[in-house]
This record gives sequence, C-alpha cells and structure tokens, in this order.
Amino acid sequence: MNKNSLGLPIGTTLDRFIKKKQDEFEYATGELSQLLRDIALAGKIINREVNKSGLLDIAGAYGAKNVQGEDQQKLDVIANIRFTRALRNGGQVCAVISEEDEEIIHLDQNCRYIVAIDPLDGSSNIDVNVSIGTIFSIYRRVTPTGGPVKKEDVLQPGTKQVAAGYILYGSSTMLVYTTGHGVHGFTLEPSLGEFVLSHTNMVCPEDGNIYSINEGSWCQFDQGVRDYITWCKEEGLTARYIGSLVADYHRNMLKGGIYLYPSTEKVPEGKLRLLYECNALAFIAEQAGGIATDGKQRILEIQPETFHQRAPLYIGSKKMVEKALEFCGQAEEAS
Ligand SMILES: O=P(O)(O)OC[C@H]1O[C@](O)(COP(=O)(O)O)[C@@H](O)[C@@H]1O
Ligand SMILES: [Mg+2]
Ligand SMILES: [Mg+2]
Repeated sequence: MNKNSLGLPIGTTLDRFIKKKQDEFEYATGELSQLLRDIALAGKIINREVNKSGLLDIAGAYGAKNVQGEDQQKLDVIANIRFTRALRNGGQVCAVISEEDEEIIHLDQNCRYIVAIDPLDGSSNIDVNVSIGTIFSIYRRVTPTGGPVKKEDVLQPGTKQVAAGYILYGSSTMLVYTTGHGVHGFTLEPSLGEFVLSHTNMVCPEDGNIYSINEGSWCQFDQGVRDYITWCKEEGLTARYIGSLVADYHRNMLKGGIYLYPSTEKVPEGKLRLLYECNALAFIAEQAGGIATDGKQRILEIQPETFHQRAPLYIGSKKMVEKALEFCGQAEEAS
C-alpha cells in the first residue's frame, strides 16, 4: 500500500488523520478532534456558497458595516452565520470572537474551547472570483468551565493557541492546520466531499524570491519599507499580491516568499487583526520553519488588549523576513 511520509495510506481523510493524531495523545478527550471536524464541516458548507458566489443572491454588499467600519459582503455574513452555527451545534466551544461581531459570541459555557475566526478573508475578492479564505485560532479558556467566559479567556497571546489554520477557497479548496506538531494540508475531493491529506509536514523554504505587499500604499510607507521594496526590485525578486491574506500567505509558504502589511500613515497600527488573522498564520508559519513578526517582536508574543486590535505583519521565509527587518525594523520601532 502506498504510504505518505507520515506512514499513512495515500488518500487518508481528515477524519482518519485526526483520529490517528488523537490516539498519539494519551490524555486526549476527543473534544479538539471534534472541534476540528466541526470547522472542516463549516468549511465545506462555505465552499459550496463560495462556488456560487457569482450568483445574484450571494454576490455584493450586505448593506451593513462591521466593527472595523468595513462594508460587510453578503458572503462575510453568510460565512459568519455558518461557522457560528457549526461551532454551536458541534458542542465543543464556549465562545467565539469573530471579525464580523463586535463582542464575544457566548455559546456553551460548560465547554473549554474558544475560537477566534475570520469567517471570510479577502472580502474585496469575493465578487471577482479570486481566491479567498477562512482563518481560525483555537484556545483553551483560562477561567473554569461552567462559569461565564471572560475577556481574559479571549485575550490570550498567540503562544497559547492549541490549534490554528485556514481554509483556502481557490482553484481547489484546502484546509491547512497545525496543533503544534507540524503543518498538514488537506485538499477537498469534491466528488467525495472529503478533505484528503495532500500535504504532510509542510515546510516554508528558508529563502525565496516572492514579495507580497500592496505597493499602492507606497506614499504612506516609512522610508525603511520603501528601501526594502526597492532592494527587492534591485535583487530581481518577483512581486505577487492577490489581496487575500490566506492566498498570498499560502503561495509564499509553498514557494518561499514574504508577505508584508506594515504600519502606514492610514493604518498606523497595521491593518490585519491580531486575534483572527495574524496569530493563526504566525503559528502556522513558525511550525513550517518561517517567521512572523510585527517588526518589533514575534506576533505570537503580543499580549492582546482588545478583541479587534490590529498589528503590522511581516511573515514568511526566515531569511526574507530577517532581511526585511534590517530595513523596516527601525520603521516599526519608530511607529
Ligand atoms: O486592500 P489591501 O489594503 O491591500 O488589504 C488586503 C488585505 O486585507 C484583507 O482583505 C483583510 O481581510 P478581510 O477581507 O477578512 O477583511 C486581507 O485578506 C488582505 O491581505
Ligand atoms: Mg481577513
Ligand atoms: Mg474577513
């Protein structure tokens, strides 16, 4: 029987993989396994909606703004409802913090898992048929189960994540996650409706030649950032920017590259959200041998103060992020 590098048969489904991993942990209760399955199920449901996102009833703006002041797209709202419902029905989660909700969504306080989620990442690309995603972080609450979930349960540094990942709705649909024991990727086999193990022990190349940044913000960048981009051009590096964080990060993790969203005059604290964008990708990046920093410190070490706080993000291949920090570190120190 053909086996992959984990000794698992080719075509191993996510369910079987989760079960095998659970059996490796003597004290595993199965709760986290079930939660990962619930997220995968919600991902399949969203995938179905995304595939028809060009059709009238799904396309376009929802007509309301989220806590960030951004116009919500219909699919942002649909994805938020579907994920919250799947997590509620799954019965493993006591609270959710979502990009689309200002406050904590309280579920079953007898449960011990907290999920931070960006239900639909890359919203500006929904209606133009470009890859989009979902990003999730999982924590254990710090207050006792049975009692109300408190701010400190949600405002935990990224180092406390027990699992994190993303779903990429692209030419194929992939679920990529880590529980702190390597990064594995599963591709949705549409005819089976199953996520099948396709990428084991994903490693981000130490160096690469792709840089991803919205150069449209050039006039707002600090000199250090401008100098780094100029250096990338002089070195003949390739510019790639999809405008969906999940898709840009995924490509760069596979091929070697750096994604930067620095602080700018318009967004002095950065654009991307710490709890449900930066932390999850930082956990994945570090587990794949890459680096994730805000220009001053590891993203995972930032102590969150508010649910929707933002952070500058420099993430990707180790040598490339180190080079960027040579240019940009001072910029972030000064900001
Ligand atoms: O349009 P900009 O300023 O380049 O920002 C693009 C970035 O914003 C995001 O769309 C923010 O995420 P949401 O779509 O979830 O709000 C990222 O996916 C993307 O990398
Ligand atoms: Mg996002
Ligand atoms: Mg979003």
